Amino acid sequence: MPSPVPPAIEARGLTKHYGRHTVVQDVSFTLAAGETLVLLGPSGCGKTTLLRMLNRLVEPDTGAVYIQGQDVRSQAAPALRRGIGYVIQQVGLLPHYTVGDNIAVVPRLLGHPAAQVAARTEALLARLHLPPERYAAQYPHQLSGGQQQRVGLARALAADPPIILLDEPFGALDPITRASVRRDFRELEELRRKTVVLVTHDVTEAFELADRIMLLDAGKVQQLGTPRELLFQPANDFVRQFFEAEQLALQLRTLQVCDVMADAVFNHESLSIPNYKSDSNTISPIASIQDAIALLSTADATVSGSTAPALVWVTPLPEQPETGPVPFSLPTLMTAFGRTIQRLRTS
Ligand SMILES: Nc1ncnc2c1ncn2[C@@H]1O[C@H](COP(=O)(O)OP(=O)(O)OP(=O)(O)O)[C@@H](O)[C@H]1O
Repeated sequence: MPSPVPPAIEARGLTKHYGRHTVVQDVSFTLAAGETLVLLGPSGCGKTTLLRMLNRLVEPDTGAVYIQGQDVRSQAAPALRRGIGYVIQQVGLLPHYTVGDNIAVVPRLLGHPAAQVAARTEALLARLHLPPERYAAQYPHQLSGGQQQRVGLARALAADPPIILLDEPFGALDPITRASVRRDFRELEELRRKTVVLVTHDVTEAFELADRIMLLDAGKVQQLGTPRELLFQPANDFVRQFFEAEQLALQLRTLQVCDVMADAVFNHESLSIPNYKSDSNTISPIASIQDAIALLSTADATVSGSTAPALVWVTPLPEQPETGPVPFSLPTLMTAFGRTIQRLRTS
């Protein structure tokens, strides 16, 4: 029998004290290859300390970390770190190196061929919207904060490590730049294949990027689960209260149209439903409720002379092609959403 694939990262009983303070307390988790885990929690709860234990920038007092099944203490810390991408809020680019040289540092240390390093550097800059012919020869101080953060990301990806650790990578940016760097980050195809651990205290960011979220308070795990589990099955009052202020926005972003279909009552549309046409507004069943509302708010009631409300047509799930597109108006969608929330809260 083939031996089972070890997890990309496994933390067992990690504990760290500073003086009399226990800043990380008995934290364990297992991450499969390709998963994104977000460490979330209030300032000082131990997120950065926990992240830095994964690449041995901090040594735990007790507990152990295994990367691809291997105890991290069995490798020299510098060699371990060269194999794990690391991005921090302060970026930490080398000021006297050009952008291109900053990105090439780790692959050169690892002895990658020069031509390969140059091609990789150019490709990463282009993918992160920094045309290499303009930016590769510039120095970090000539770039904006958002551009520097993109270079930091390119540097972490340069040697194509299977694991990337990110500590508040968008934290120093203004809200607009932050949203745009985050979008580039989300759309980077190669990140989807990587195992990512990301620290943030921004709830929206956590929900946007995480496969699973670990919510910490005072060094202890309050809940580890999918965004949906934390939102609809909070483990305790801390978890419930942590998301309370942004609850509606998170629900609109987390629930998909297919989640509310079963709770829909179609009497609003029954007044007069036009036939589905190829140029009708359509939306995927896995789109978020937020995206469906955005589309409905711009959709016209195009049926002249009728009392029909504006509609979007939800395309069928691949496993149910026979159902055909289903029309949704805003009132129907919102009523279904409300019912679904009630159902999930009581289930
Ligand atoms: N080297 C250190 N020496 C002493 N105390 C430390 C050290 N590093 C961190 N701490 C303390 O450990 C606690 C956790 O710090 P940590 O930076 O891990 O929290 P965090 O959740 O990342 O916070 P933030 O979101 O504000 O960055 C804090 O109380 C901090 O003061």
